[in-house]
Amino acid sequence: MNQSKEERILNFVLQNAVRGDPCSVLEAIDKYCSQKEWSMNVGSEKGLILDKVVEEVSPSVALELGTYCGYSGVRIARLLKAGARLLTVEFNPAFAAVAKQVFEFAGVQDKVKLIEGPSDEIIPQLKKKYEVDTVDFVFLDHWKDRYKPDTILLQECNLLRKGSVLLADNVIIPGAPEFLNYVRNNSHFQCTNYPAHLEYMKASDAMEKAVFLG
Ligand SMILES: O=C(NC/C=C/[C@H]1OC[C@H](O)[C@@H]1O)c1cc([N+](=O)[O-])cc(O)c1O
Ligand SMILES: [Mg+2]
Repeated sequence: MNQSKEERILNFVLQNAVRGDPCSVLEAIDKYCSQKEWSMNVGSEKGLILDKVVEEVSPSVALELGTYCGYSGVRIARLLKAGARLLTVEFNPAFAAVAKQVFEFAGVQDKVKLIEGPSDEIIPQLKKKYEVDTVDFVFLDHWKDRYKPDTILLQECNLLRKGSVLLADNVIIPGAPEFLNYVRNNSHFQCTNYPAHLEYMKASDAMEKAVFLG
């Protein structure tokens, strides 16, 4: 049975990156996806924006919606302080299987809890099943039409605290208009837009930061 693109990405990492070196894993994925096969990793340009926000927030508990191959999960986990953790949610079992191996190869598996399932099922379980009080940082990179409902669900589940930071990928391409409308016209959020480009392409994209004001 021939390999999936995600398995080809994983194999390129295993053969070209250095075990235990998260930066080499990111470089290998970016090299493969810019030279061989495009894929929906956040990439290095938007990745630098992600890095800056994660460093600014210095989260104890970070949540990622949409793990895919684990590229942004490695990006986030490599910056976490001792004892901090990343919970990352992936609906597609095949993607989750690749991401698990990417996390292990990068050496960040002890900081990362990969949870398989739909975000609308997992979010209500975070407090009781995953021992979360509130989340300090959320990276939204899953189905774009889930950004708004999941932002509402996070509030309904009392998972946001004053100062919790949401960062959303792809608010131009593929776009998340309902989400942008919701957070930008909501007095409980303070929004900032970060223009960039679609990963590995020249097309314009952007990230949106939305700080929950409580
Ligand atoms: O659909 C995108 N992301 C949605 C991902 C969905 C993931 O979460 C659920 C599904 O199992 C998948 O793993 C996407 C699409 C493009 N794109 O250019 O088409 C660019 C991006 O950065 C993206 O995050
Ligand atoms: Mg994305």
